[in-house]
Order: sequence, then C-alpha cells, then structure tokens
Amino acid sequence: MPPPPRVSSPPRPRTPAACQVSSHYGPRRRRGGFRAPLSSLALDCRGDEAELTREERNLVRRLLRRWGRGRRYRAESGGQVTVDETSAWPRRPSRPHPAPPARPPRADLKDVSSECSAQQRGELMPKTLEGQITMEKTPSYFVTREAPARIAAMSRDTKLIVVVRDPVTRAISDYTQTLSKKPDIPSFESLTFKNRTTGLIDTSWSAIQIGIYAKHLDNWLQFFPMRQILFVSGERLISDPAGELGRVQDFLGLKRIITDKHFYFNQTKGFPCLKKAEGSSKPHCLGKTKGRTHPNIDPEVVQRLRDFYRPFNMKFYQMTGRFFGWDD
Ligand SMILES: Nc1ncnc2c1ncn2[C@@H]1O[C@H](COP(=O)(O)OS(=O)(=O)O)[C@@H](OP(=O)(O)O)[C@H]1O
Repeated sequence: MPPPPRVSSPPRPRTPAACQVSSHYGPRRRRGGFRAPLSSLALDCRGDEAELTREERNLVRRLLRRWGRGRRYRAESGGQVTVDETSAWPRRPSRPHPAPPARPPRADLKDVSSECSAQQRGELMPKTLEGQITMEKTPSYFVTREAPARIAAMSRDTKLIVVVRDPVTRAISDYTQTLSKKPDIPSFESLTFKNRTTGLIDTSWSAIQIGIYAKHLDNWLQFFPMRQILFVSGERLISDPAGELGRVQDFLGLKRIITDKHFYFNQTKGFPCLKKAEGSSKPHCLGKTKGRTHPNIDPEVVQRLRDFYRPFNMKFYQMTGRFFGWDD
C-alpha cells in the first residue's frame, strides 16, 4: 500500500508587530561617506518596519549586539529590520508549573517607545490562556522611573517580584560585573565618592543609586499596592532557595511544587544548583557570570557605605514589612 500523502501543516500566521524597530539618528554628519552612526535604537509603534540601507543595517547589527544583549533580529534583503524577540521576555515557567506562552515574545516595555499606547504594549505580551501565567523579567524595571506608570496602564493587576540583596554587596557585585567587561575602570573606592576627603557618596553612580530601594519602591507605590509586590531576599535565595521560592509560589497563587528536593549545594560553585535542569536529567548551576569572586574593597569604604544605606534600608524594611537583616 502506498504511504499516505504527507500533509504539511499550514504555515502559522505571523501576527504583525504592533511596535517595531525604528532608528534614531544623531546629527546628520557624514562619516566615511555614510550617514552618521545611529545614536539610538528604539521600538516604536508607527507600524512600518524601518527601511535601512546596507550600511545602516550593519550599524543596527552592531548596536543590537551591544545594546540588545541577545535580542534576535532579522535583517531582510529589502533592508527591513525587525526585532523578533528579546532574551529577557518572557521566561517560560519552570516545568512543575507548565504554562508556555502561546506566541513568541517581542520586546520589553522599557525599550518600547513612549509613543506606544498601553494597548499596544499589552499586545507585545504573549496571549495567556486561562490557568496560565505570563512572566517577564527585566531587572532594570525596578529603577526605571517610567516603568510603573507604563505597566499599570497595561494592567493594574500585574504582580511584581523584585529580588533585593544587601545594597553594599549589590554595589560591589555591580562593579565586579562592569570590571569583567571593562578592566580599565577606576577603583570601586574612587567611584564611590564625590569627595573622598569629606566622605561624600556619589549617589549619581548607578551602582550606588540602584541600592536605594526605598526610593525606587516609593515610585512603584504610586501605582501598585504593596500586596501586589513581592520582595525576594537575595541572601535567602542562596541560603534557602526552596523557602524563598515557596514565598514566590504562594504569592503567585501556585501550588508549592518547587521544594528542597529540587536543589543541592554545589561545593565547587559555592551556590545551590538544580538537581535536574528543565527538560534534562542533569544537574544545572547558574552560569559563570553569576557568583563571581568580588574584589577586596577597603573596609573603611564598605563601612561608609553601610552608614549611608542604613536609613534607606530601615525605611525599606518598614515599607515592605520584612526585615532583610543588612544592617547587623
Ligand atoms: N544559585 C545561585 N547561583 C549563582 N548565583 C546566585 C545564586 N543564587 C543567587 N545568586 C546571586 O545572583 C547574583 C547574580 O544575579 P544578578 O541578578 O546580579 O545577575 S544579573 O545582573 O542579571 O546578571 C550573583 O551575584 P554575584 O555573587 O555578585 O555574582 C549571586 O550572588
């Protein structure tokens, strides 16, 4: 008997992107015969894909590499560039709570042009079926001034989860990350102070600024009630990952499925790791960029920073109703 004819499934219709990439040019200088480099790149909602020349496409490629941190894009022969997906959007829920998003991710709200309406932003999210939770992870939302209003305009019911750790360790960790990419940067100690003699802290340095959690939280509380925000302790995430994830599951209204039995402590890594990675039978630790060795910082500088953060930490404990224990 001849084999039955192969029926190929029809191609999945592509939903046209509501918000797309657009290029913003610096002053119209000419360099090497080409237009001046793109000064920034944003997703916008005009509905047209940006028509770019070959040179511009190359610039976009370079920009995306630098700025996009894993964004995938298609550069088509017609000169069109479409951002397809970002690495940060959204994370599929882990196995025990399977709820895969129905269509691929596109962008993150921070980078979407302010011309986007709340509805268009909502359309960037994958469709969510009954019983599914769609998650999106972008660390910088917490410290982005416009983020609370944008997210609230999209959905007031959004639940927000923020991992916080001792702001002094956070600042050193942040510095360590930058140092790994730019080994020539000044020392942590010199970046910390506006004036080392007077001990005036440079709060405009992002590594310091980000750790003023109470100030950022204030901004979110203008749009979301505290009951919709969960602060996860970065320290407890290491010492008791299952306990901390228990709080996350409760907060999301999920059954407590992730427990102690999913983790083991990896002596080499010095951190808890998963006994089995998602979809695999092998253990899995976070990558090399998580858990780097921090440089030694002058203890006096560390103490000065502790003193600086103390009042902000106290306010933060008060606001969240949780004592994080950073000020012992
Ligand atoms: N299980 C496990 N394995 C490895 N690392 C762990 C783990 N749990 C929490 N951490 C801490 O996570 C810190 C890195 O997370 P970040 O959110 O700072 O990373 S990133 O900014 O998104 O790259 C990283 O900070 P550093 O130690 O400064 O690298 C870790 O302390």
